[in-house]
Amino acid sequence: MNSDERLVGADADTEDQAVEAALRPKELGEFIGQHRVREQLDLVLRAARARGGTADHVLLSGAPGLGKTTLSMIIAAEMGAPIRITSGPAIQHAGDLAAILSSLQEGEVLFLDEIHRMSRPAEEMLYMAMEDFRVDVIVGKGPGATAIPLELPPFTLVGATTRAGLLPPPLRDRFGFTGHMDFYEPAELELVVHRSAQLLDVRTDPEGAVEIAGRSRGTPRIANRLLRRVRDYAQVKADGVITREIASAALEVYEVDERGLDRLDRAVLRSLLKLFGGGPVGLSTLAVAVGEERETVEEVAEPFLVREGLLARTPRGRVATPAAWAHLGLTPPPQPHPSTPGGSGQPGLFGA
Ligand SMILES: Nc1ncnc2c1ncn2[C@@H]1O[C@H](COP(=O)(O)OP(=O)(O)OP(=O)(O)O)[C@@H](O)[C@H]1O
Repeated sequence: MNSDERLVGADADTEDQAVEAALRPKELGEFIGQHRVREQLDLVLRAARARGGTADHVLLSGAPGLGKTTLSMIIAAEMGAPIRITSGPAIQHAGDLAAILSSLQEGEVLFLDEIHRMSRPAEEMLYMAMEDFRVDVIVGKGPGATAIPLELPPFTLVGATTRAGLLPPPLRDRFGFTGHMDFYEPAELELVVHRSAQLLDVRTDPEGAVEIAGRSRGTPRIANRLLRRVRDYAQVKADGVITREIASAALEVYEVDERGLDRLDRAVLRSLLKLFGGGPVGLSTLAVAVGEERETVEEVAEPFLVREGLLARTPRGRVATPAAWAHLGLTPPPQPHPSTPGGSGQPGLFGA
């Protein structure tokens, strides 16, 4: 299973791609949450407009589905500029990048998603383009190769990455502004749900939005996806209005629980608790018990469980926290007393 197949996966699936354009906020004032980034970006853009120039290059970091693409489109809209969208994996050769850069118009926004996945030669070409608005196009090979300088019009690069730490410092330093996007608070996701419901022409009562927001794992993309599934349920099983009961019943059908865990997340936790007494247990053993690949458990299920404080990765293996026992309604085994054989004398995850 990969994260795209999950209702609570943060990457865009085909259906998301088809409907997201309609749900994207178009201006900064419409963008919900991320107050700090929004405020700072507002200043950057206003100043650039007042100077009549091009905005500084912007780096946006944060998990998938938090609104980096949306913000890049807003930057272009606020600057009255066109936008070109590409991604790191699509630029494997410096020539690919040269072709894009040389066709940019003055002031255009170039959105480079997954910028950390660009090839090294392309990255080096980007340094010069960002700093001097110039690239050297190499013609020919070997000793006869020559570099032909090519002037570029001023443009704004908006780079997006899920892993700002992976960017080489020379690249990071060339951005005039870096904004880190955090996961959204439930109250912010409620606003996302209400806004999207209005655009999709779905009636949602406040409690229905609370129910969807609480299961959306801090991510607007997931909130929008759950809203669409709940809408289907409301239309087929009720009068189309999303109430708390309808949202809760619909998400039960889709096996997304009240904290946003899905079947895989719960299978990992249940195995850890029921078969291994809460751990510690090695990742491979846990994966076999769940019947999934090691990578699936590690990359698909664990990050959210760790973020939610339900599971800890320790040098001795995976360990469930007290919150995990509580979430599945199970009772943890008694902790060995520090003075009994086998007791470590160290306070564990259950405290001293
Ligand atoms: N602040 C927000 N307010 C309202 N809707 C939002 C907000 N942020 C994101 N969304 C919605 O969430 C969806 C996903 O956003 P977006 O594509 O911008 O995320 P992303 O961070 O670029 O994801 P990826 O890293 O996968 O490309 C869009 O449909 C967008 O409308």
